[in-house]
Parts: sequence; structure tokens; C-alpha cells
Amino acid sequence: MQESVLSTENLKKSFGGLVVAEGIHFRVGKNEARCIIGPNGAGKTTFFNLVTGLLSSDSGSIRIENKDVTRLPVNERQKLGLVRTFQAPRIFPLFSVFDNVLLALQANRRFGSLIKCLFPNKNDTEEIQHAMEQTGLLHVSDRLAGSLSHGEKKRVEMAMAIVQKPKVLLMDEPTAGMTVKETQEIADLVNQIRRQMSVVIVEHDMEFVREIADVISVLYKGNLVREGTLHELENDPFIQEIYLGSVAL
Ligand SMILES: Nc1ncnc2c1ncn2[C@@H]1O[C@H](COP(=O)(O)OP(=O)(O)OP(=O)(O)O)[C@@H](O)[C@H]1O
Repeated sequence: MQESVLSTENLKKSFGGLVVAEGIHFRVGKNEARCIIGPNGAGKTTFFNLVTGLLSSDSGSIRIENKDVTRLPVNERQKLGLVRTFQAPRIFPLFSVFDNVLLALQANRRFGSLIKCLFPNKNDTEEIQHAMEQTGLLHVSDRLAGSLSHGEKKRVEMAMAIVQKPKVLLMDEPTAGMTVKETQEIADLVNQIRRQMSVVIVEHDMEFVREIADVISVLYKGNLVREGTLHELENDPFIQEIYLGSVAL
């Protein structure tokens, strides 16, 4: 079996009496594009929060490749290659697009970062330009990030993630609030960047999921209830039932 880039074993979390992760076993392989779906409140964002370290788990373990990161803080996991984007893009609105990506590039460096932020070297500048080119942002490089459209802001956040060269990029509802055209652009981008990294995406838009996912994991009431292709899940009566009255597959 192919080595996992990211895996969890028996991951558990409760908020008081509410169980939001009930022993989740999850693994993602190299260069895989995985989607996580599930009805509202299933525990998808909580799972991301546990994996990235924003929340601590009650029990179970999380590994990046062979390293156990269960007790490591967010920034240490980030240094090991786990990078995340959020439902609402987290960018610096009063900085230019270039400077946003520059700050992200420096995020995992310790020494001399401030100086490098003020005076990026040729190598850094090329990496930033490459990330902006991949995300279609070169033409707005000098614009304030806060002045861009929602779809462009989302791509700034993706450029900030890509420039960190993650092993795994976790994206929480990347197409929320986007037009059909913007959604297609993000799907194309994901299909491009997965050659460089694994991608795990929480998503409700099934057309988007259809375009990018190799395998889909279904969360329901804190349980990982199914894993399979969209075709397999579409024809699964249990999945149809849990989505009834919620989101149609
Ligand atoms: N910090 C918290 N304290 C208490 N309950 C919480 C907390 N965070 C989430 N929950 C609850 O945990 C459950 C799972 O929430 P979560 O946001 O992970 O679901 P989700 O699958 O991402 O939903 P959606 O698709 O609506 O974003 C929900 O019932 C939510 O209200």
C-alpha cells in the first residue's frame, strides 16, 4: 500500500456531550485529491481543526508521513508541510497581493525573516511570481488584496498556501460564494497543483467534487461512514438517505 502523506488513527473529539469525531481513521496518499463531504454539522470543519492543530483531540493520533504530530502546535505542523485555507479567505487586505504571498513564504522561516520581508532576494521573488502565475494573479500583483473580488481573494489565499510548498493542502469550502466561472478556475487550479502536493477539500458543490476527487470521504455525525468514488456514493442508499432534505448528491 502506498505510504500516507497524512493519516489519523481513531481520532476522537467531543464538545461536552456532543461527539464530533468518533474514532476517525483517515489516510491520504501522495498527490491524491480527496474531498470530504457530509451534511451540515457532520464535523468536517472540526476534523480540519483537529488535523491542523487548531483544536486538540481527546484521543487518537495524527501523522504527517511517519511523524506523529498529534501534540504539535499549528505552526509546527505547518513547517512539516500541512497548510490550510479557510472558508472566508484569510489575507492581509491592506497589503499588496505580492506582499501577502511574501509574508506567507516567510511564515515558516525563523532567521532574518523581517529583513527578507523588506528585501526579498531573487529566489524568493521568483517563487512568489511563480505562485502568482499559477493562481492567475500576476496582473494584480501590486493591487491591495482587500480591493480584489471574492474569487481573486480566494486565489491570493491559495497562492499564499502554494508558495509554502506544502505536502498536504487542506481547503475548507474553497468554492463557497463563487460564480460558476470562478469555481471552474479553482477546479482547474486544484487539478494543476495536485501534481506537486496532496489536496484535501471539504466541499458541498458536487460538480466541483466530480471534477477533482479521486476518492470521497463521507462524514456523518462525527463518523467517517463511507469512502469511495462519486459514482459509488451516488448509488449508495445510505448516502442518499443522510443527504435527504440536505444537499443532493
Ligand atoms: N467550539 C465548539 N463548541 C461546541 N460545539 C461546536 C464547536 N465547533 C463546532 N461545534 C459543533 O460541532 C458540530 C460539527 O460542526 P462542524 O462545523 O465541524 O460541522 P461541518 O460538517 O463543518 O458543518 P458545515 O457543513 O455546516 O460547515 C456542530 O454541531 C457544531 O455546532
